[in-house]
Amino acid sequence: MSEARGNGIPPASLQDYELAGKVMLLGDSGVGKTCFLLQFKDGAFLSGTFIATVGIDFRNKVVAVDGVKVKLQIWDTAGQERFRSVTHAYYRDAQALLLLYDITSKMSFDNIRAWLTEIHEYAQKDVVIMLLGNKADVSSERMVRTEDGASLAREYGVPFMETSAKTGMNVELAFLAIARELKQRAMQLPDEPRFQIHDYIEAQQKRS
Ligand SMILES: Nc1nc2c(ncn2[C@@H]2O[C@H](COP(=O)(O)OP(=O)(O)OP(=O)(O)O)[C@@H](O)[C@H]2O)c(=O)[nH]1
Repeated sequence: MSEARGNGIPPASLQDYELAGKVMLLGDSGVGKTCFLLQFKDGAFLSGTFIATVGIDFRNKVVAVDGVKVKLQIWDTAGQERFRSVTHAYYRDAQALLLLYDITSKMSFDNIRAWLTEIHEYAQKDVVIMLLGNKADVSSERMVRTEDGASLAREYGVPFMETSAKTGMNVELAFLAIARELKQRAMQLPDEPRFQIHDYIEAQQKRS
């Protein structure tokens, strides 16, 4: 295919999406960010040895929202403290942040407040934030109650779900809710009721 422009970006007519948005995965090391992304992108789960992300990496996936193709560029960040200064530089460009903790790790949950402080410092004011309690499949090792996740999310006014990158529970829903919010922000019609991400998640969870 010949490029119409010299900058490597195909003209709009050749792009296979109508809207694009940047999403970042954040949270302590080991909470499951890489697995969460791979489950969404490839429908696969990497069990076994944990290989910590070094720096930052991204994957694209196009999803359809009411017939509109939304390209999500999803950035997987390293949770380890030593990479923080690298990842801070990427916050400003992000339209949405998925903030994960591990329901089997109280510490990863306790650190969520510090993550939210960092987000407020480095991200855009109107960034979409979602709190996710991952590894919900390992209920025998649960250290964080669902109510505690929900009440922290309420305190900060962000939507919340428990998820599993292993079984796929709520993984797609989290990204679809983000895509829907981004589409609504970009294409809201004047007389259309405002999309409520909290209500959407609640309704979809009830349905499933
Ligand atoms: N049971 C279960 N294990 C999970 C789940 N998600 C991730 N894991 C496991 O948790 C470990 C860490 O997962 P990663 O996805 O690499 O964690 P991360 O948050 O990307 O870690 P960093 O790259 O260091 O920030 C791996 O051994 C995974 O197999 C889940 O939903 N359920």
